[in-house]
Amino acid sequence: MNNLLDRIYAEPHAEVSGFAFDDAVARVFPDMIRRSVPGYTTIIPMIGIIASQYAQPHTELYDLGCSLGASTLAMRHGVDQPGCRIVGVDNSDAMLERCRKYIDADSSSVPVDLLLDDIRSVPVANASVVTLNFTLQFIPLEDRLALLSQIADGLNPGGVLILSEKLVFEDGEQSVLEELHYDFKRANGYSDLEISQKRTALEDYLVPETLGQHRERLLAAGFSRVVLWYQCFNFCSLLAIK
Ligand SMILES: Nc1ncnc2c1ncn2[C@@H]1O[C@H](C[S@+](CC[C@H]([NH3+])C(=O)[O-])CC(=O)[O-])[C@@H](O)[C@H]1O
Ligand SMILES: O=C(O)C(=O)Cc1ccccc1
Repeated sequence: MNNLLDRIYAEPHAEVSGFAFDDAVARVFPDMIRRSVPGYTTIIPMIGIIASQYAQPHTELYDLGCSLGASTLAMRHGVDQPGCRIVGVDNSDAMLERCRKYIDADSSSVPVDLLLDDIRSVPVANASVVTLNFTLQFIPLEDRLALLSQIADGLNPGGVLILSEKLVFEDGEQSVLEELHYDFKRANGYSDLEISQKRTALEDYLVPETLGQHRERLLAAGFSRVVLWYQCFNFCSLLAIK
């Protein structure tokens, strides 16, 4: 992984434009996500552990919104079943181009196909593990149920979706957990200006929901059980079992 520092919102912007997964973000992404998402550095290796338990022989594992391939690589090293293939999908050219380099430089022989595409139009079939690691939050609300239903339909019995998301909470809890998230960012070297400009840039693009909304929709999409396996402040990861 590269070690370029995220300074995207360090200087004052006359007007903060909307966040985009462009070249500037892709270049600093490992630093940005590690310093911005509490628990990210724990969640990635655990995706490897979960993939190793749930991968079924001769099936597909999907990483939807794969960015630079951190979860793809964790799954690639976790699976020890024969005949597995991993499909990584992202619609950012800047991300996928760099992802390809990381995958090519990695020594595992588990096949990986990378697709530059919208995750809403990629068919999921014969799947045992699907990962949406902080990606569903960027999909328009009205498209989320259809996407999750398509994933549930493409999973084999006993297959799982790993769904990691930023959450919102009811009144009292929201401000407590949001402040702790900002403290986490400050402790990682972000200034109040950086925190506030990025918050503006993400408004209307990263749309978080409550844990209850996620649970209900996953059940409506066809999953039989939803397990909260990780939470740190206002970020969580769920295991949805078909
Ligand atoms: N409709 C879409 N179709 C395809 N890709 C999309 C779409 N919308 C957004 N993306 C992609 O989803 C990714 C979200 S980042 C995932 C981190 C990664 N999972 C990780 O484990 O490191 C999370 C974050 O930055 O908070 C970006 O690469 C987008 O281009
Ligand atoms: O930075 C934030 O406030 C976030 O919610 C997480 C994030 C991390 C990387 C890109 C976009 C959002």
